[in-house]
Amino acid sequence: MGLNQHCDRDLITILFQDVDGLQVFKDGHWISIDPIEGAFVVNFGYLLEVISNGKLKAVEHRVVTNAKASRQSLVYTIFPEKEMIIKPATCLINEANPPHYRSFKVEDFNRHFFAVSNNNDEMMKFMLA
Ligand SMILES: O=C(O)CCC(=O)C(=O)O
Ligand SMILES: [Fe+2]
Repeated sequence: MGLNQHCDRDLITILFQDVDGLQVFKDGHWISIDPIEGAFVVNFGYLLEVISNGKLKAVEHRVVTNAKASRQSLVYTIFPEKEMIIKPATCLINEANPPHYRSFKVEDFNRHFFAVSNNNDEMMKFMLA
């Protein structure tokens, strides 16, 4: 099964794949992330991008189908509670490093994510200060 390009809605995604298909978008190109035996792929989601004030970026990724072999992936996602407030970590903010992202409640972020069907430009507009 394929998956359209998106960034994850969470803090961190840990995934295991048995067959290639996962691709990330970097510098204008799709790059294949081939499975490595015994290894997990760790993806940063939008919420970690905000907390790290942009030091960690949510990467756009997709899954392309493969006509030769069936593929299975196991995805573990780390989400904060919906009542939590997400904002750039205070320890990362000072005069030289102003906040690039605003503060918001997880449930409002989730509502927006589904309202815009996870459109990356719309999500950035929602999160940026
Ligand atoms: O199956 C995969 O490798 C990726 C799945 C994924 O991107 C997701 O669940 O958000
Ligand atoms: Fe994903």
